[in-house]
Amino acid sequence: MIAILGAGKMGEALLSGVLRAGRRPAELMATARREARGALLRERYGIEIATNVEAAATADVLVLAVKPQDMGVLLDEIGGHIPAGRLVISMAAGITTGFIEARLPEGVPVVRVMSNTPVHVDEAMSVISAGSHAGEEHLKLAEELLSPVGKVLRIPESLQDGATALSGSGPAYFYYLVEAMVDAGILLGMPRAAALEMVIQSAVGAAVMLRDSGEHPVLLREAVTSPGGTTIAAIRELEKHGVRAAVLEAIEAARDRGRELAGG
Ligand SMILES: NC(=O)C1=CN([C@@H]2O[C@H](COP(=O)(O)OP(=O)(O)OC[C@H]3O[C@@H](n4cnc5c(N)ncnc54)[C@H](O)[C@@H]3O)[C@@H](O)[C@H]2O)C=CC1
Ligand SMILES: O=C(O)[C@@H]1CCC=N1
Repeated sequence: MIAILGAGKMGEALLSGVLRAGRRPAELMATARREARGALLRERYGIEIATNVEAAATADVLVLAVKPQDMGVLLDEIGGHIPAGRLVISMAAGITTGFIEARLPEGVPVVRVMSNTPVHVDEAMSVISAGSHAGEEHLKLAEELLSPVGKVLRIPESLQDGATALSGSGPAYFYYLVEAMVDAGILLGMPRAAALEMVIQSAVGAAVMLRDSGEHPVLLREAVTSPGGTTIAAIRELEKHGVRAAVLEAIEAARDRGRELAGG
């Protein structure tokens, strides 16, 4: 039995992905803070809705999907109710396995995951790290759970705040760039719908080439950048405005914010 504690946006996305991948509703349960939310999940997916304590006592795998600031309260609630041999998987940004282990009975294996919203379309990037009591079998269980909804990569926990900044928040940066490019289309007199279609298809095409060609991004960009042409005129402006440095600093700021969340 897999229980998703705090089935909000990410928890529900994982839940529906796992069901799409062929698990039966009887293998899943979820908890929700609001009764109406629980009722909706029960109706939508046919799964059992339980209290946090019931889920902790029953499930083999507990997926903690609450916001980082709600994690302490949740762990205090379930800490005394987790039988030996259960696996705890945390999806929360910034929360370390050490923070979780300190609030659970000695020896409970914990795996930390940073996923991202493309979990909705089975294209998530999930990055996992083992806590001090989690071994190969626990990482394998986490991979089994997450691989139906996208790629899974193992990294040392010291890089998790960086992964949160890079791939956890990553989709937001691409959406931001899409918004800006659509605005550019408007500036050039395009109808909004046409600009949106052009930018989205360019993004999809670029993403598929990046993923499937095996070519380095620099080579792919150079193939678009003709001598004396249009692309280099745009690149000069991006360089003039320090866009590369802005990206480096933005992602570093996200990493630092993740560290603050862990402390606060
Ligand atoms: N939204 C995103 O892009 C990403 C979010 N995350 C992480 O995933 C986690 C969940 O984020 P979202 O799904 O966006 O948040 P959310 O707010 O949609 O979901 C959290 C849910 O937990 C419920 N909850 C809070 N305390 C509870 C308790 N004690 N018992 C039962 N339910 C409780 C809330 O009512 C809410 O429905 C966060 O820790 C976040 O850091 C990770 C990667 C990406
Ligand atoms: O912004 C946040 O805190 C969450 C974590 C990763 C993506 N969104």
